[in-house]
Amino acid sequence: MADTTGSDMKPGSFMSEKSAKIFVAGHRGLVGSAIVRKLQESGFTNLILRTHSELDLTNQSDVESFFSAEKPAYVILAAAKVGGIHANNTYPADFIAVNLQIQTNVIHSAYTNGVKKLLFLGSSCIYPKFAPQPIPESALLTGPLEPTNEWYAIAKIAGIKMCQAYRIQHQWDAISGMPTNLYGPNDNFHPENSHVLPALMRRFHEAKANNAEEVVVWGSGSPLREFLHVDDLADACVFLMEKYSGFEHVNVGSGVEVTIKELAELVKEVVGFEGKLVWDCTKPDGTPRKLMDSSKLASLGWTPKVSIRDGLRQTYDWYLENVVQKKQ
Ligand SMILES: NC(=O)C1=CN([C@@H]2O[C@H](COP(=O)(O)OP(=O)(O)OC[C@H]3O[C@@H](n4cnc5c(N)ncnc54)[C@H](OP(=O)(O)O)[C@@H]3O)[C@@H](O)[C@H]2O)C=CC1
Ligand SMILES: C[C@H]1O[C@H](OP(=O)(O)OP(=O)(O)OC[C@H]2O[C@@H](n3cnc4c(=O)[nH]c(N)nc43)[C@H](O)[C@@H]2O)[C@@H](O)[C@@H](O)C1=O
Repeated sequence: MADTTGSDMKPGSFMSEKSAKIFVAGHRGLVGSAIVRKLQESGFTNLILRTHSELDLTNQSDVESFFSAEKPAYVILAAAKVGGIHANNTYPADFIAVNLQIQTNVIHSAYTNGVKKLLFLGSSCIYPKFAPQPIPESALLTGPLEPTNEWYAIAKIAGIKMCQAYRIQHQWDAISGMPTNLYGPNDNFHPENSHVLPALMRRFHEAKANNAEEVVVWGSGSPLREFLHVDDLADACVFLMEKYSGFEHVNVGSGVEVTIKELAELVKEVVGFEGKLVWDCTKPDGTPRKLMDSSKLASLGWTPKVSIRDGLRQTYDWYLENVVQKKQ
């Protein structure tokens, strides 16, 4: 009979299966590439990787054929339609439809093709706009969402619920991690569609290179955001694959929050821009604060390592080497 309690399972032995086939979906993105680095450093030798053009995860029959041919043992789902506040606000249909398609295809095909365990990644935007701070996992579905990203959030909430439903009905080990705002190598540095940290890094860099006097920053500067380096997130993902087989999603944060004004000052300092900041208050602030309560993950034994200052310096070095120098 189906387990209708959704109770926790015993974690398996992920770390001891170094030659198991692992499909990392979205392996060229910010998160997927960090997960690949972490798995390779940890000695995993059989990673299955497909670019978007090799396998479009929104195509149900292609995803089904891929899983039935490859039969991976584990799946980490880091492929999604992702963007900052402007992209989410401008392309709501893409954010809800593409994400629902990718996650539905991958989760269902993984289950039907005998995958042992799947990790789904959501985001801190799943929580209500005015959730208690720091936000515990139990705040899910307790209030209205932030309007600038509710379409993406609804897709991510559906992903969590799909993992839980397959766990209840099929006793299948699908777990969900909810990362806070991330940054690091292979981030998206698009001027409008990216997240705040890479957007500001690029804008300050270009302003410095062009001897500009000022840089425009969106909103009021007062919203608070919690940032986690993507190497810490990748470490947490591998940790969850090894140690966690619970029903509830797990928050993954750094516990450290800064205002957007403080972030802008920090990025300005790291980049070495000496002009002034101008605030464009016609742009949305989004949710006022979203600090996650990551005590559940801490109680399992995981803590982040990278400070925001070190992470920013490392990311700027990466940007100079991999984006700026490659353009020259
Ligand atoms: N970045 C952040 O701050 C946060 C991210 N997350 C979550 O982490 C996960 C990864 O995000 P992130 O790495 O930042 O995103 P990126 O945009 O950097 O990477 C997404 C990856 O998914 C791939 N992809 C997108 N659409 C398709 C498709 N139809 N078929 C196949 N591959 C596809 C992309 O390939 P291509 O580029 O070729 O299209 C890319 O490799 C997402 O689930 C996101 O919600 C959660 C919290 C914060
Ligand atoms: C990870 C998370 O990311 C998104 O939510 P967000 O945290 O609001 O994202 P953001 O990084 O784009 O903005 C953070 C703050 O920063 C301000 N801001 C200033 N200047 C720029 C700027 O130049 N670009 C951007 N993007 N923001 C700027 C901006 O106005 C806002 O107040 C969701 O899409 C959601 O889906 C999600 O999961």
